[in-house]
Amino acid sequence: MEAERLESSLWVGNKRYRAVLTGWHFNWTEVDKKNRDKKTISVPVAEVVGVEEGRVEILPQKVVEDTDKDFTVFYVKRSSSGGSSGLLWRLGRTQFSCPGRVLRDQWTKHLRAALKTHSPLRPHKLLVFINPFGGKKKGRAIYHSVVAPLFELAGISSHVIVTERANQARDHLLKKDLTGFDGVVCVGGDGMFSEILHGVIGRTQQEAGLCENDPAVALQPCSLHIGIIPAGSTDCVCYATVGAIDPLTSALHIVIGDSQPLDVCSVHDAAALVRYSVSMLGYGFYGDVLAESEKHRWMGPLRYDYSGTMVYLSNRSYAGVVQYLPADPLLSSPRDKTRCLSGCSVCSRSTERLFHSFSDSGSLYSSHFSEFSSDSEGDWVSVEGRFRCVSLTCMSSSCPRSPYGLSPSAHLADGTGDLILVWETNPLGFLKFLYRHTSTQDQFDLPFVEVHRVKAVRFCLPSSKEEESHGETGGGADEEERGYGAAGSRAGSQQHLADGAAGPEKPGGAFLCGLCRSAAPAASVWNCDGEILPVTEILCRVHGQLVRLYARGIEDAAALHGCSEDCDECERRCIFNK
Ligand SMILES: Nc1ncnc2c1ncn2[C@@H]1O[C@H](COP(=O)(O)OP(=O)(O)OP(=O)(O)O)[C@@H](O)[C@H]1O
Ligand SMILES: CCCCCCCCCCCCC/C=C/[C@@H](O)[C@H](CO)NC(=O)CCCCC
Ligand SMILES: [Ca+2]
Repeated sequence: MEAERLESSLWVGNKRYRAVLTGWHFNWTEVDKKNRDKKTISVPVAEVVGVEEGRVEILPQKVVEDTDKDFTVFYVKRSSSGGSSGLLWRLGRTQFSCPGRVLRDQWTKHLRAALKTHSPLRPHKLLVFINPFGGKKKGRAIYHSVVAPLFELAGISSHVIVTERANQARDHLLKKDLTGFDGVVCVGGDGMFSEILHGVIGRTQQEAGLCENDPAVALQPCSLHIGIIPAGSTDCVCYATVGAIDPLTSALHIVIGDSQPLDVCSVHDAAALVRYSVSMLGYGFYGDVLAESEKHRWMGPLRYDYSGTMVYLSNRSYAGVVQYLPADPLLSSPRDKTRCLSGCSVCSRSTERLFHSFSDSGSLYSSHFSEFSSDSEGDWVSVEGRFRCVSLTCMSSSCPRSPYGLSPSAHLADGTGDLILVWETNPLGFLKFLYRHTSTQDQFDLPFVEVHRVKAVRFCLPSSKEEESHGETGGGADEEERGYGAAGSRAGSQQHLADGAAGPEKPGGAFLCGLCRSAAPAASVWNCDGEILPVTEILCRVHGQLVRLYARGIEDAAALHGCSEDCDECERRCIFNK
């Protein structure tokens, strides 16, 4: 490491600086009597994007002035995005001048060597999939104007495929030769990410000879990293893992080889794997919103607002039996008011726990999930009743619409998910629940809401006999507490907001809605990361840290500074380059 140390005078413009490369950091301090408190700009070597000979600019266009004495350093520079989200990353650039070519070459050589040593996960070769139709259809333009120049600067070679059909990226990952690729980048939204997720997990299990259909099998963690360049109409996974929806920020995380493990939930029916989910698995309200929104795709992203309103007004609740396997309550809780931020200690401790059997048995995970054996049946908790929604999320699922997300204290990589049960309640109560997602108010602090940190969940419909009796008495929590009067104003699966009365019952347990004149079904559908599942009765298991993203979780601006933003002491040492 000492071999990388280099120290000399350098000029930036007409000012002289003392520059030091220590291995981990590259610092430069102005040599000037006026700079009494020795303000230093310090860039971690891991955040240096590239080093070029001459005076170079790459964004918005590449401009090179080839000189003998100059070199240009590109690095990550942070700027606040405000609010609860993380920091935006920008491309910092400083042009240094040396007295001669020998020193200039020494600096470029040392900096490049330091980069190799201190950023072992930087990608060299990437497979890029662009969905040209995602979001505002700007995927191609975003890639070529923002991402490709950065990849070139960082010496990354990329193989770019602009997709021509849905599932092309997934099929490519499942079948084609992937030799030499360090990671896969998707340019698109959550749907495109889900394709890549399925391709990468499926390919890894194929190569490991593991059966994805068996929920008890410990899946092989994936070595290919996934990068997300947000270019969709919903970019929830990007927002929740980076803290911003910003192509440049995401591209910089990819280039410097950041690595964020992510929990993945496998969803099975009685026979096989149905899908994987990282964000939201939602039955009832969220399932209905998605199903309704599919009919209004032409509205674009606005279709969720429209469908959300329609589904809210239809005021439906659904009968179900939910069983869950609680996670260890001593490790963390969905109500502990913490947030999973970059360098999260709960996730770090989970890494040791999840991979502990490595040293004992030589395999990464224990080969079987013992909790699915009949001996562990007693560990499962079972609840039954009518729900406005049942949701399972492996992470916070924060997004611009809900900056703290479905479960603000959920963790990206702790091997658990949060199960949110919203019991049937009055319309105002449910509105309060929804509204709290948009602010810092606790959406779980309501009598008709429960949240549990879990390792696995099962959902089934009640047998028709059970449903009949529960239709009259309700299950789970106390009726009055949850917002319905003891007199039983609740009436079946759908009650119209305007008149408070259910429509005439239809055969098969459905009701006719007075407002929209459509039949409300007895069962809802599952929304799995924005896709409707073809089955209702499911078993879900959380696989801790199954994939890795080129991300680092949400950075906490306050923690980076170590104190308030105007603090001089902090500014001197800080890695927050203004
Ligand atoms: N060339 C293509 N033609 C049609 N569909 C595609 C193509 N490439 C990818 N897809 C599919 O388009 C879906 C939506 O893409 P994506 O998530 O990128 O955009 P989005 O605008 O956020 O999506 P959504 O419409 O779900 O909000 C994905 O499920 C993906 O499988
Ligand atoms: C009165 C104010 C009401 C405001 C209500 C706000 C509630 C928002 C909660 C945020 C939930 C985000 C969950 C993430 C879901 C994604 O995996 C998925 C794929 O992109 N998106 C949808 O299913 C799209 C459908 C999302 C349905 C909301
Ligand atoms: Ca988790």
